Amino acid sequence: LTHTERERERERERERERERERERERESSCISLFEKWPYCLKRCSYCNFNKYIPRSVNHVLMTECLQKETRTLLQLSQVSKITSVFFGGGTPSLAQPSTIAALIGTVSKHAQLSADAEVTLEVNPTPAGKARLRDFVAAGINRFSIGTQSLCDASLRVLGRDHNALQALQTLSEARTLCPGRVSVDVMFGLPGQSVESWESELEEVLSVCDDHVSLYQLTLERGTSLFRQVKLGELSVPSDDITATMYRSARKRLEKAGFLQYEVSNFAKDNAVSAHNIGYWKAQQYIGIGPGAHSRFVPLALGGVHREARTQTLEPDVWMWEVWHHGHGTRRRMQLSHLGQLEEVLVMGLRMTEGISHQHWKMFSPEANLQDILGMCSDVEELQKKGLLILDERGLRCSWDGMALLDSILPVLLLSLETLFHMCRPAPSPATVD
Ligand SMILES: C[S@@+](CC[C@H](N)C(=O)[O-])C[C@H]1O[C@@H](n2cnc3c(N)ncnc32)[C@H](O)[C@@H]1O
Ligand code: SF4
Repeated sequence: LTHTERERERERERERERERERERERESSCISLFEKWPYCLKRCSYCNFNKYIPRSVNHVLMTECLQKETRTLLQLSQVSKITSVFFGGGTPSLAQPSTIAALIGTVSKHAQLSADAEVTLEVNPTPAGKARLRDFVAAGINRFSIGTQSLCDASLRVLGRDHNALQALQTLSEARTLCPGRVSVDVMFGLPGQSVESWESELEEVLSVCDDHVSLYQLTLERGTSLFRQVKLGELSVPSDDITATMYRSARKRLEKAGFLQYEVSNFAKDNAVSAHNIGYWKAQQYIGIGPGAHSRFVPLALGGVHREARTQTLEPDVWMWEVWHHGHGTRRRMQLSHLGQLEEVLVMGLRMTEGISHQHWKMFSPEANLQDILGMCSDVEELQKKGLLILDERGLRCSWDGMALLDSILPVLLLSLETLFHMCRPAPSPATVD
């Protein structure tokens, strides 16, 4: 091909990509919203989230800034309908119920928030947050996610939590009374000192008190946390990989037996009490993240944008508030997602769900190359299918029961195959930083 022909081909490709973006975003004029409260009472030993332990909190100023940034980003996205709102942290149950009410009011004023939209509050079962669950419901919360973590006091102490098992049980019971069928519990396994037997009996207790949703997280030792240091120094030890794999397998079986359907690597629901908000992430739908360090994926239509952007807000709350006050938002980083980047997200997030990625869903993001075109030729993918870990059939692509436990080792194979085919077929436009 001559230089001019190659240029023309590239321009045609760019136009096809723009059209694909427009089409997809037209189809999803809905968006979910994440509101971040960045403060905590104390630092848990395993946590590497962006959170701050302040001497005091200016609730009025923080509320005004969260409202202001919500208005700005909603206007920027020009989205008409909000499908779910999630108040996460940090510890959002330390926010005042009036803050939550004000934010829900702002959202309703600037977009359509239907009466049945899922509005979740993450709750730490600390005495400080407990008494106000009723007030949060009055503010507009209709789902609680309780950071129980463990029902063993010794484990809670190792994790540096500021609540005990009894307080967790009381919070859970109160939440279930207020929002029956809409309460989730977070529980961690693979903790220091935990055996398969102690985990199994703890899970039995969780099952006897929980509502219709359970999130199970295997402990990750995060660099920079005090738990990481304690384990490296040999002061504490965590169960081996084989033991944690057994814990995960046994928990999945036990939950299934109790009527919970696993719908994602870490998430289980009874009576279809799935988290609509999180499903939005796994289905690569658009979302807006408000507050210090929050992340977003949306098309800034008001700026004439046609491509989805990945945005991150400024991390430090005081700096973020200054920016919001002066500029209306604290967006620190904007990156236009490349087509390949977008497909990688669809693959990585979609395979977390037990239903996997349907052909129809994939087509929305990749009309020109289907899953078979992309993965069907790769011998490593074939090998995964032969081993019974991965399924690619008329429904789409998904992990088998065994494959779900090995997702972290399956994904690199799939990503490599996607990348190889993508580069073989087209010149990849490089992602552009927008500011
Ligand atoms: C966004 S965090 C919730 C934060 C909330 N402030 C709390 O402490 O409950 C959601 C869940 O992720 C899990 N999690 C956090 N850090 C983790 C880690 N290092 N390893 C495994 N799970 C973790 C916990 O179960 C936590 O409840
Ligand atoms: S309460 Fe949650 S966000 Fe805060 S330090 Fe503990 S785990 Fe991290």
